[in-house]
Amino acid sequence: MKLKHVLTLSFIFLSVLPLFLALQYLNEYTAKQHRTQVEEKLEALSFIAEKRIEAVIARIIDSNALIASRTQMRLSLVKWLELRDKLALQKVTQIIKDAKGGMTRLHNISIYDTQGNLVTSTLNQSLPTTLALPIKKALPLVKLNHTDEQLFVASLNRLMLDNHVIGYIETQFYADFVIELIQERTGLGKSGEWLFAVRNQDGDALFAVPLKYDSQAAFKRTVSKSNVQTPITQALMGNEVIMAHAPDYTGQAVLASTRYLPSLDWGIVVKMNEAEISESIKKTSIVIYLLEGIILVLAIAIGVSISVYISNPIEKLISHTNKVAKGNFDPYTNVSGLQEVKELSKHFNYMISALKDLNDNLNQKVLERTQELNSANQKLKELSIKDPLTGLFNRRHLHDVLSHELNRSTRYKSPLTLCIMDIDHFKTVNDTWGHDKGDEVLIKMAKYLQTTLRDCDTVARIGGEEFCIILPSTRVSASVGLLERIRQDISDINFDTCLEQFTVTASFGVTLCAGSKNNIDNILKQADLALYKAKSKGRNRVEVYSQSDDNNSVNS
Ligand SMILES: Nc1nc2c(ncn2[C@@H]2O[C@H](COP(=O)(O)OP(=O)(O)OP(=O)(O)O)[C@@H](O)[C@H]2O)c(=O)[nH]1
Repeated sequence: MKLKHVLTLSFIFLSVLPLFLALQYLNEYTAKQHRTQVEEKLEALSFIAEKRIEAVIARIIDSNALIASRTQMRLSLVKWLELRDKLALQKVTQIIKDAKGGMTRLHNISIYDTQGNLVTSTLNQSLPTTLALPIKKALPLVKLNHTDEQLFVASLNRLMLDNHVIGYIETQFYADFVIELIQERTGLGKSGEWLFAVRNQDGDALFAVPLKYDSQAAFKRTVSKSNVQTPITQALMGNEVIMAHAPDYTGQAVLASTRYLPSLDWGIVVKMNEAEISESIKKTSIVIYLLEGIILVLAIAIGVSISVYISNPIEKLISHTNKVAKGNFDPYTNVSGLQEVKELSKHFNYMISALKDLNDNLNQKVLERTQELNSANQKLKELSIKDPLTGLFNRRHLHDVLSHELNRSTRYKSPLTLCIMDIDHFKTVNDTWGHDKGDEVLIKMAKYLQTTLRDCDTVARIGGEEFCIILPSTRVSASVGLLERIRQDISDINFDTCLEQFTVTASFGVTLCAGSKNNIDNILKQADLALYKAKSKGRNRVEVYSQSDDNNSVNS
């Protein structure tokens, strides 16, 4: 596995994976938080609403009590009830009208006698009107009243004089605060709604305000008390709770906060549709998923970049190492990346330079050794084929050359002659002028033969003072002519000594290398016989081999 792949995978496992899991957790946590926030908001709103209603009701009760406390009114009422004094009745009416004028949002004040018959009111109602006196319920009593257009809060209380009940007083205030409350839907989204219910004669929840999904619901629409799953029923049961996925009056699943006002026996619910909350959570989730995706892509991109940043210079170094291994000692110039890689590159270049020097030295030494070896081989070869004194070919090499020339002569059917030349009385030269002078004669003779013969001719020293000459493409007659000239030239060469000059002569035995017997030994033997003939005939002559020489040799 490559370094960059290891680094990328490590980065993903150590960084991207935990990041991914953290973001997943964040997503779940955010969804939970969002839901908790909605729950807390609903709870807070319902709590505030409860407190506001309680405060307003307390004010209404106080106002009622304030009017009821008017002594003149109570005395005039007694006077009217006992004496039917019309002036007293007018006085009562005037007092409550004055009281109404001094209070805002007050709709009507009604005074009843102890049997519940209407005595007077601030409105011009047709008399008599009776009041269903609350027998079981404690006073003061607060309840919701309504007309087709208006909603009122009515507060009923006793009128007391000298510890005796002399009648009842009922004040009716406009219930605007309730309407304002249900219309205030800030923070409740599109589906958010307030529910406000009282209990009807059967104990069922009777909605007292128009509903969002039913504008005609006020004092008409009910929810059965047996339907305990619905938030409004729970509210009237006195349970102040948060209900999740509860069915509302339309059957939709809602998140609701319930409140109960025990003094009034009212239920309040503030709710939002679960579908809207889920939608909102989903939107947040999409944003987080999007963010998650961007972060992951960025993290992977950064991981890959870092991996490449670290591994690339190392891969380039490896590639350069391969070049060095193949003998390219160029310095590594692509120095980039981390400080460590730069350091490595620097030392790598030192190493290349050292290797190059080492390699150069080695090559130089190999070259020198090869040259020495070649030169030694050349010398060996020359030693193996040449005569060390004269530099001419030796007898062994003569055999090779003669074999080659014989083949060529046979193939091309060209004449080939061979001659053995022997210096006459050479022993005398040695004896007279010394061995060194003898050597000098041999060397000079060799040089002469080399220069006078053709390049295609071969001359070899085959014995002490004996030379062999191979003359390719040369007939015997032409050879004899040539050898006569050589014989003459040799006899003309002067050799100097400290005392005098001397000359030498040579005898030549010639033979044609042809016929069925033309193997090397025979040819040499024939030339030898011819030479012998020349020596026998007085030396300093050229003699050609003839078959009769064989007989002479046998006889001698
Ligand atoms: N200086 C010198 N003398 C050599 C060398 N090789 C052989 N000789 C001598 O050559 C002489 C040959 O003598 P012989 O074989 O008697 O022949 P020759 O004296 O030339 O007499 P013929 O050949 O009959 O004319 C000997 O004295 C050898 O010692 C050599 O390399 N250097």
